[in-house]
Amino acid sequence: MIDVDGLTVARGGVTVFEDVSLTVEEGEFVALVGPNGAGKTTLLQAINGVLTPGSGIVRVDGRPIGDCSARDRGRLVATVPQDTHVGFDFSVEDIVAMGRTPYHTRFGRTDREADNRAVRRALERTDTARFADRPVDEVSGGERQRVLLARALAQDTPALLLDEPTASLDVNHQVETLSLVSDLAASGKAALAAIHDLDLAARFCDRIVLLADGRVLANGSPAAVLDATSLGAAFDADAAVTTHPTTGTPSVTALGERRDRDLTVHVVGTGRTAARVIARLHDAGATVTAGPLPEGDLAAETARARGLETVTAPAFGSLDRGVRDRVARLREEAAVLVAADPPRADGIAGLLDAHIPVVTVDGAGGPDAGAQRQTASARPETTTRVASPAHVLEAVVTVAPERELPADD
Ligand SMILES: Nc1ncnc2c1ncn2[C@@H]1O[C@H](COP(=O)(O)OP(=O)(O)OP(=O)(O)O)[C@@H](O)[C@H]1O
Repeated sequence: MIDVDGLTVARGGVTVFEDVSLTVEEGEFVALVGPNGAGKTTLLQAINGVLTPGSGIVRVDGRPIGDCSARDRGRLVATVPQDTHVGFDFSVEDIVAMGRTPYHTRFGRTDREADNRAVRRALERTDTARFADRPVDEVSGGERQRVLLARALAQDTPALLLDEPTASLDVNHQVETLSLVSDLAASGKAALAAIHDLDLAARFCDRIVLLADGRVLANGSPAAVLDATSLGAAFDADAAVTTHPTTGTPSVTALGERRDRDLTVHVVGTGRTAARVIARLHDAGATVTAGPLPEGDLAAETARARGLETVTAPAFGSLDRGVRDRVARLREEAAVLVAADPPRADGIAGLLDAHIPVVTVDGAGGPDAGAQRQTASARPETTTRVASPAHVLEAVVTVAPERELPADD
């Protein structure tokens, strides 16, 4: 078990993080995520004893790392470093065999057979046995990364630290490597990996620790940590979190830095057109509210993933009073109403009867004649029609009341 308690580390006279505490239990695979420079590598180096903390303590299997000899540390913690450059001309097998060094005495190897077994097994599990005889500086960056994982496995430690273990791997080996680490954890190791790919972290790790602004910002299950608000705070950028259709785990799409506009838009509609309208306006910095959207609809999922205020209602059936009141309130707070591919039979005319400009957006199948008619008859003098979500921002900015800021695209 890895136990980090109240750790503060400074580098070059600058505090990288302060009072960081976390644990990784035996059998757990935990991801350490956070923006560049948050201190993930620094934390891993403080755990394996390469860096001495200003204050706080790290224990592995109950033993304070700071008090251990280099040999004892090597029997407790194995590290796969971020920099895979190996400065000497050894074979792959020689490098992996170096993982056995903590078990050797001054007088040489004590159990040659155990060493050979550990090295062979590590080569096989990492799919590196095929090129075990090749010089390590003649294998690819991704292959070298797996060689260093093999070296860490040969070390046979209760704790395994990995710094960006998938950075140079192709998609297949990314999945293979993280599955292997997950299996190693399941067999009793405590594994902690700095990972930039949040989708992979969510898919393979039991828990995620989010490090940002010099502290642990969140620590919990992938679903609990990867929410739009925490990610926005940590990475200074908007992110949308959805459920990945194949893995069923959280999936994060970074949306970049948003520049807020003084513009509130309410969107009503369904499907892909409404989803694209919501995304386009939100990306452009508008405050977007939406509804009524059919529950489970793509537009509802897009709005939810972005943390937007949204009213949903069953796909079939009339809108109840509560829904209508909430929609009316959102519509009143908006400067512009956008009707994107609105359903014909849903009686949206009442919703469109707003005392604000209306923009209608045609769906993928072209103009929806019924909806166009309803919209036009609701507020003919203030309705603008656009043929695609790509043009919605332009239209909204053009019809928005005077406090609108100028459009930039
Ligand atoms: N050798 C060093 N000397 C002084 N400062 C350093 C050193 N290495 C890193 N730092 C600083 O410590 C801070 C944390 O760096 P660290 O590499 O731990 O972050 P990280 O979260 O691993 O970043 P990345 O995601 O880019 O790998 C940064 O501000 C960095 O500039």
